[in-house]
Amino acid sequence: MKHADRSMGRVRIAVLGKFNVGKSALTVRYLTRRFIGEYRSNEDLLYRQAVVVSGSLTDVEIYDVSGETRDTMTVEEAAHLAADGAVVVYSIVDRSSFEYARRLLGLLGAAPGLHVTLLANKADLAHLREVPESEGRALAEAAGSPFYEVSSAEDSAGLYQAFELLVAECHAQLSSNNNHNAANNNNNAVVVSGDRQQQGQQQGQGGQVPPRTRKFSVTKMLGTLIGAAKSSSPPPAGSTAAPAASLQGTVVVCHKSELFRRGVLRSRRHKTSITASL
Ligand SMILES: Nc1nc2c(ncn2[C@@H]2O[C@H](COP(=O)(O)OP(=O)(O)OP(=O)(O)O)[C@@H](O)[C@H]2O)c(=O)[nH]1
Repeated sequence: MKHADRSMGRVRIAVLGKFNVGKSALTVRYLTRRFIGEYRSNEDLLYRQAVVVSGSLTDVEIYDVSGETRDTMTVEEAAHLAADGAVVVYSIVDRSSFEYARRLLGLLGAAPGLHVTLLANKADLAHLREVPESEGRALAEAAGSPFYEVSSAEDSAGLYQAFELLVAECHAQLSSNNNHNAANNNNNAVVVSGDRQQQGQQQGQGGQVPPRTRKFSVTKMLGTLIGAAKSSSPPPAGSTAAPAASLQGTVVVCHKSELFRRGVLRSRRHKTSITASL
């Protein structure tokens, strides 16, 4: 397996949507191939893990935005995410979450270079459905985004495909930006690579901002699961998914002030400065 692409930087994905739609469950399912239905977390979580993209190990950060904390980002702030990609989630049994997703897609559409995927979750609850699949598909088409109806409670191949396609697209974009910057050798490119190199060194020394892990429950449990995923079973039949993780992952609790400090939240006015923050 190639490791070269890991020097390129992290792919950053934000998972957004109304509360209770299953953002955490989806993220955990993708990273661990497991469904954890019984925990409640009202904090924003940042998952860091190496995943396989096109045969190469790539560092991925998935920012799981809690819909319940008073401290959480607003829908407007989501449009200012310095992420490479966003997964917008709604629940097929909650019409209001679909409207929330519509609003999010509208805002994210204004963010240049952001890859966005629309996920309709809780497909296993079809008997309680409030949003027809055709409506979700039409919304995604209008936004120019891929669309998948999935269930994080079940082993949906579409869920893995959705994340993998998004990560692969973001990865390709980062590679292309890096090549472009290297070719032009302009001042911004120097700043970008300098920032990245510095970031890498700081992370190698334990990180500029030490991860704040929770003393109990979700973070510790997920950290254990993500770590355990490297030895977990292969993806389910029908999934094109590679094994969830090849290296140990971490989970970090985030608060808004920390997000600004980390550069997860910032203006997207200049594409090069966004890239520099990753
Ligand atoms: N039946 C079913 N339940 C699900 C599915 N995904 C999540 N849930 C349940 O929905 C509830 C909310 O899931 P979470 O993953 O906490 O949702 P969230 O969007 O992260 O919620 P907030 O942190 O409040 O924003 C939990 O009780 C999950 O067990 C699914 O695909 N099917």
